[in-house]
Amino acid sequence: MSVNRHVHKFGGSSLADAGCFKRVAAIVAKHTQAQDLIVVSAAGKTTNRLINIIELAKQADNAAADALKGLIEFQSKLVNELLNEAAAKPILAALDGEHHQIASLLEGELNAFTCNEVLSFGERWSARLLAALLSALDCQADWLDSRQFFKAELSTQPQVDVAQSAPLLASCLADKPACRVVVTGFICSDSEQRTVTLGRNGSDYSATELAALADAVSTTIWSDVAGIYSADPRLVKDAVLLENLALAEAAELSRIGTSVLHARTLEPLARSRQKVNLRCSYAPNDGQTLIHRKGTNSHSAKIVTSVDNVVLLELTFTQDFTLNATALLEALASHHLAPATRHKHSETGSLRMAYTCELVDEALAKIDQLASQFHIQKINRSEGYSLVALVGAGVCDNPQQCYQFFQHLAEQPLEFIHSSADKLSLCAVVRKITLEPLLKDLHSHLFKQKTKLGLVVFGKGNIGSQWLELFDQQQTTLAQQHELELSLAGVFSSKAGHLDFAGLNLEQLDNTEANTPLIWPELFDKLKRHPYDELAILDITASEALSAYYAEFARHGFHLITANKHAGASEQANYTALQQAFSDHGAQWLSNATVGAGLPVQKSIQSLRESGDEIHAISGIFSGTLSWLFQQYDGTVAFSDLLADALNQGLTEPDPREDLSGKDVQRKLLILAREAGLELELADISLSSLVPEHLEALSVEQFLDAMSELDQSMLEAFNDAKRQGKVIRFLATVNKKEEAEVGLSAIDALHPFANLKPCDNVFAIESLWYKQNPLVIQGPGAGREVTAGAIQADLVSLCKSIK
Ligand SMILES: NC(=O)C1=CN([C@@H]2O[C@H](COP(=O)(O)OP(=O)(O)OC[C@H]3O[C@@H](n4cnc5c(N)ncnc54)[C@H](OP(=O)(O)O)[C@@H]3O)[C@@H](O)[C@H]2O)C=CC1
Ligand SMILES: N[C@@H](CC=O)C(=O)O
Repeated sequence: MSVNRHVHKFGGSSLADAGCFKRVAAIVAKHTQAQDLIVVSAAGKTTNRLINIIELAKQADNAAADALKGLIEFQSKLVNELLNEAAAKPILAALDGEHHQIASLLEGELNAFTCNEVLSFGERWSARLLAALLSALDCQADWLDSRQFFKAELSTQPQVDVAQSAPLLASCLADKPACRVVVTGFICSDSEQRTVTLGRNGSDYSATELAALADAVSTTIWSDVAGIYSADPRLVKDAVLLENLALAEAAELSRIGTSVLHARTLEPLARSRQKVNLRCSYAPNDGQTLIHRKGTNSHSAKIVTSVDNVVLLELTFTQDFTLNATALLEALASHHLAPATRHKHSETGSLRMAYTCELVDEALAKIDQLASQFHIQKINRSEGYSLVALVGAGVCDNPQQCYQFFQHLAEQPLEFIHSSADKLSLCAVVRKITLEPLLKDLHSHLFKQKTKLGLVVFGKGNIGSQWLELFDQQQTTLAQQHELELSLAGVFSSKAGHLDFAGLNLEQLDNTEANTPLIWPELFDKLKRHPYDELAILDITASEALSAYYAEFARHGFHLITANKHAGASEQANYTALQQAFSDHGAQWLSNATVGAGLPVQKSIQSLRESGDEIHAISGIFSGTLSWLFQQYDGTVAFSDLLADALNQGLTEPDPREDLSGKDVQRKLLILAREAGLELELADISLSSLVPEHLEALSVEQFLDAMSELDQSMLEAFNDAKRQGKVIRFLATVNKKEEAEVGLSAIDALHPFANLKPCDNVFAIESLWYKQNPLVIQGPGAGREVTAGAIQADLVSLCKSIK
């Protein structure tokens, strides 16, 4: 029966000290199961220390013994820090024996095999110690010396012999059926059982090779970074972790010489079923990059990258330039020595090839060998170049990205640009420069991240539900127009609501139970953990209690869009402090819907004042409800019947006495007066209410039952005015002397305020510039559609300003 094994690999930096070993053991315990294979490198700098010891021994330097003693002490300390006395004892005894063993190896002939044998202790110590630590933590583990099954012959880049190694591995694993197996990375043996190392980046390669041999489902390479980013995050702070990368793209990154993954590591993927995950052992929850073997439909770069210290080899040929240059490139590729990028210049008959400094000597040696076969006349080597590349399937077919790349590179000391044959990369070679600004600039032009804006709505009544529908229709267009990611994150009524940072839609709101109680200040703890770049609160309630939290919204940097008039009409000191708080925290407070619904009243006053005008007076009819009532009331239909109509149309406040009492108009007048630069309090605006005192004390429901009690007084007021050839209208007025009043007036039947459409508001603005003939703004001043539209207009203006 086939086993769904996984391979996990931990590099030396993940095992640098006892704390790191414990972290790795915790990861293994959490992320692996019995029969999984754990590949380890030598702890911390152990391999470098062993190399140093070998060098000292080669020079017969006595310091070799001390260096070895120091290394054994480091390993013993790890054992003592990680294991209890009983578990440590056999390992310390073995270390003691190995100390002598290495010393005698160093005293003997130091050839490639004995040196490799000395080096192999690094991985063996790590594997043995991690297995013991895991077992001590009740996570049964054994360890395995990979020289028992990995077979490879000594060469510059030894390759594992799959045919020989596979059966050997199978029999090794058959001995360890029920535990995790910690396997040494980097080392293998030849046909004579001598130690061979797998060379540069050999541990990652041994992990993917082991996964291929064991038919594992995945290999996870744990290191000190979470995976592959859209750019080097040390240079480009906006770089983002890529969750997925196609194998071809990862291989291209390796091929051009970036240090992310070595090309050899990826080779076994092509002949096995495994996927490769890259994760960070220091922060396992910080995400990962999955390298998969599926093709990709992308037509754009995913990564902007660079390689420093590039060497250029320039070759000229004695004959058949095109033919020989092409054949040479093919020959180099077959020896894994293809250049990172190259440029064929037919006119001069020269081939320029860019190599990383790690590969150039090997490549040069091979070119020397092939020189006569391909009629190479001259090889010129020059140093001091860098390579800048865009990598991603289809990048070469993306005209915008290609254009951006060429534009940016044109300003640099450019040698050449080449697009890879498989369209996976666009590479430029430049004379050595400080790459950071170029990379940042390229990254921000190519991968500008969309700003994420989350919205949390309070109030889904009459206006709120209308706005939710409007938002539902316009969300996609709005996000596209402003290049934003726009999410509806929360919708609350007075007691509870839905909160989901993954985003909500109307269907969820209608068909699922509220998941979050509305309890302040606890809700702040949730809201302040939002994942967006910006969060906007939409207050579509009439709640004074909610408006008391505006300062906190500002303090958290939340933007505010409000239809609620309470804060705008609160005490001057509070109003000023709020404005200051929003401005101090870079947040916006938008309240277009509070006066005149969608009419651009506040905006016009702001614009006049910003342009240098001075507001002298504002007057008019500011209540849609009262406009609706008095434009139509002629004494034939009861006043209370018309009021019921206004209520049904969503014109009135939740409590219609707010309209009838003039309080709602009083608030609007105060909001406008402040917009005009006046400092007033509500109490400074004289008010004559239409609601008799005895009806004020009732609940909303009781008032609705009793509202016919208004009919008689309204009829009298209407008839009184009629007798004088006048009509009754509910007016508001304020002037720069800060005289302000709202109330019912009898005005001439021909007065412009007397002849509006029912529900229309009218605002007459007198100013320095509009002295004799006021600026008049007129139109529907209440109602679901226009008010939802006013809120949406504020949202659009917010989107414009933050994108
Ligand atoms: N009607 C119009 O034409 C205009 C209205 N406006 C303003 O729009 C606002 C909303 O009016 P409207 O939709 O008619 O009112 P509704 O009474 O129809 O809806 C109010 C909503 O707010 C919720 N709510 C009440 N208190 C709180 C609270 N403390 N926290 C969270 N949610 C709360 C209510 O929840 P629950 O159902 O649980 O009570 C309800 O969902 C008002 O401020 C009004 O002045 C502005 C311009 C024009
Ligand atoms: N009830 C208000 C609604 C708008 O603010 C009105 O009638 O004007």
